[in-house]
Amino acid sequence: MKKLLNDYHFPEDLKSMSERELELLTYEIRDFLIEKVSKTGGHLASNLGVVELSIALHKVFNSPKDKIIWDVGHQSYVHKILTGRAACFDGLRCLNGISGFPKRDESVHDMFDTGHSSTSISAAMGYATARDLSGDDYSVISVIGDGALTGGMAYEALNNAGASKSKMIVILNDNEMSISKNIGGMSHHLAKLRASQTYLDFKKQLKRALKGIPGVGEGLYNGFEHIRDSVKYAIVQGAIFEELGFKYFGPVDGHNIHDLLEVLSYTSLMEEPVLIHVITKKGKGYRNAETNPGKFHGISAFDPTTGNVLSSSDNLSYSTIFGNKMIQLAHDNPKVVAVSAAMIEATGLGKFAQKFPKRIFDAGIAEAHAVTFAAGLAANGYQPVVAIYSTFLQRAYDQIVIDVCMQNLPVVFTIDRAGNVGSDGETHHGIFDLSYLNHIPNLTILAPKDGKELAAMLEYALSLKSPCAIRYPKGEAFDYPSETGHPIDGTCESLFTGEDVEIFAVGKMVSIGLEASKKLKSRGIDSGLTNVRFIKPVDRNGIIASAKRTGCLITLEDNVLDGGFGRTVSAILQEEGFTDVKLLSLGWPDKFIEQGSTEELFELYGLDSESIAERVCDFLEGKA
Ligand SMILES: Cc1ncc(C[n+]2csc(CCOP(=O)(O)OP(=O)(O)O)c2C)c(N)n1
Ligand SMILES: CC(=O)[C@@H](O)[C@H](O)COP(=O)(O)O
Ligand SMILES: [Mg+2]
Repeated sequence: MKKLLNDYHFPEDLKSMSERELELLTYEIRDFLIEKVSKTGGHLASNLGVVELSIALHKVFNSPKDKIIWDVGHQSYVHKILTGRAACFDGLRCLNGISGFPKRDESVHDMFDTGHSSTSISAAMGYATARDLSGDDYSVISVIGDGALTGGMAYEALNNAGASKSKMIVILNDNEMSISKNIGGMSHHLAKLRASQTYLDFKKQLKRALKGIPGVGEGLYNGFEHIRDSVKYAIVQGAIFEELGFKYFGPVDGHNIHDLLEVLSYTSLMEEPVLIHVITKKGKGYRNAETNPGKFHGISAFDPTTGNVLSSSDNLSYSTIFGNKMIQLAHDNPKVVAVSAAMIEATGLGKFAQKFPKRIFDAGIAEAHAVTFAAGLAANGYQPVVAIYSTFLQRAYDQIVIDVCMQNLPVVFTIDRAGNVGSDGETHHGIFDLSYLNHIPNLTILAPKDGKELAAMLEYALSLKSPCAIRYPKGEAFDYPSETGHPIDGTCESLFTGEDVEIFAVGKMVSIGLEASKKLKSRGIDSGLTNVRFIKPVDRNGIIASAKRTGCLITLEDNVLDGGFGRTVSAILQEEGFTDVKLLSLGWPDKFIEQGSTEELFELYGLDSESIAERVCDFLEGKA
């Protein structure tokens, strides 16, 4: 590590550092970020963009007394470096290492756990209200990106906080980017604000002009803040934030430490809601990231010189297979359209967007709206496919229930990143979807064992006249070693039978179950393997037949056990009076699962093939 990062104690020592030293620090921090993230992977571009802003925040405010709340939190690395965690960066996003997101358990400087977008203004308002109720006095600051500002919660909070008149600062970090280019009416509004004369330039000009008037200039300048209100519309042309009750300051150059310090120092004294519009460049200071901020938004380990990702594979991911199949289906059926919530590329719809620009709809970071928007499309004759990560679809539970399923509309949900996602950790694991969908009437829920089956299931889902969800995991698609040729017809798929036990595996767990079955064989246990396929409606007859044949069922799912497939099987056995059939259900326990590589986590929780084989043996021996 270099000098400033080594020799200073942050955040305390920032207070005595000169602006020149702070500027030198920005270079060290950028080098540090590139070096560390190139090894562990992580959210690089967003962090490179907030180096000056994070330094200025910690220089002006006194964390943890003053509360800084990061929206999404993927841009909190610099904050972590400046709050005593630089030495922990080798373990960033690793098992037992520091998180890539703010964690209250990790540091007193992390005020609110995040990972899901658009919550920071609500949380900040809660902090500010609690402060006021307790009669305390400190600042509460929310830092929210222009992408996160496309999320509905942010508007609900602005509406509420602006009217509350409570002292708080919202910093809008506008880099014109979500993961991809930002979209929507608000982003157009921000573009207009960006094009307006900057607040600080304006202030400097005003100062110069007024001081030039002999005798009255100084006094007039001192009264500047009083006239700010009367001239603000000339500067910002009706910034929507002012209408909602926030004092708007901006646009401010987010890479100019001097300007940032000035605007933060001034607004820290204000006793009302303030919004500071800061302009930054995503990827700032690292050419590879500046020119391709989407790639460096969230990247795995890479070569810092070339920017090339270190481990790449020729095998297709589930997302790519989904995107390719969508292109084929859209060619054949003009009613097929795609809906995304700010994740077109990541969900595999990039090529589809190029081929069918009029049939792809990016709702912004607005999962609830995306789902009801799709319901409207379906009610009016279209066949929308809504591609959203499992964890983010949690945002749209009520919309799935009332707007889609209650009306029995043919919306297809393609649920990417279902199950264990690895290093993004507890906010991002998609381990709840089977539980939050299983009980919804009219909904069909499918999980493919491999990439080919995902494509076939998508075709099947679009042939239905009712809602359907297909869940599949992050990463490279599995390819089942033999052709099974079993049609997708509402039944589960027996892959091979065994005398002693029958393993019912959901989705990704088929590949792990296959390995476990081989390991069981070497321990003298003959197991069959069934690909569940239909989680709902479940193939009751298939389960009963296996129960009768073997008298022992094992269920495997990459979902929490509560409300999952294993519980469905348990209910069926009970309802059918199979009290002597043995059932072992394996899945995630009733807790939030930490970060780590996907393999490490499967192993840690006994869900890798070796552990499964061992647990089945113990179960058969009556040990578990
Ligand atoms: C509810 C939810 N949906 C989607 C995401 C995925 N996501 C993470 S960061 C991001 C873009 C955020 O853009 P912005 O707030 O402008 O931050 P920037 O990366 O530009 O600094 C998205 C879509 C998320 N974290 N939460
Ligand atoms: C911060 C965030 O929510 C996303 O950037 C997420 O980390 C993306 O995950 P994938 O890498 O699985 O697309
Ligand atoms: Mg942005």
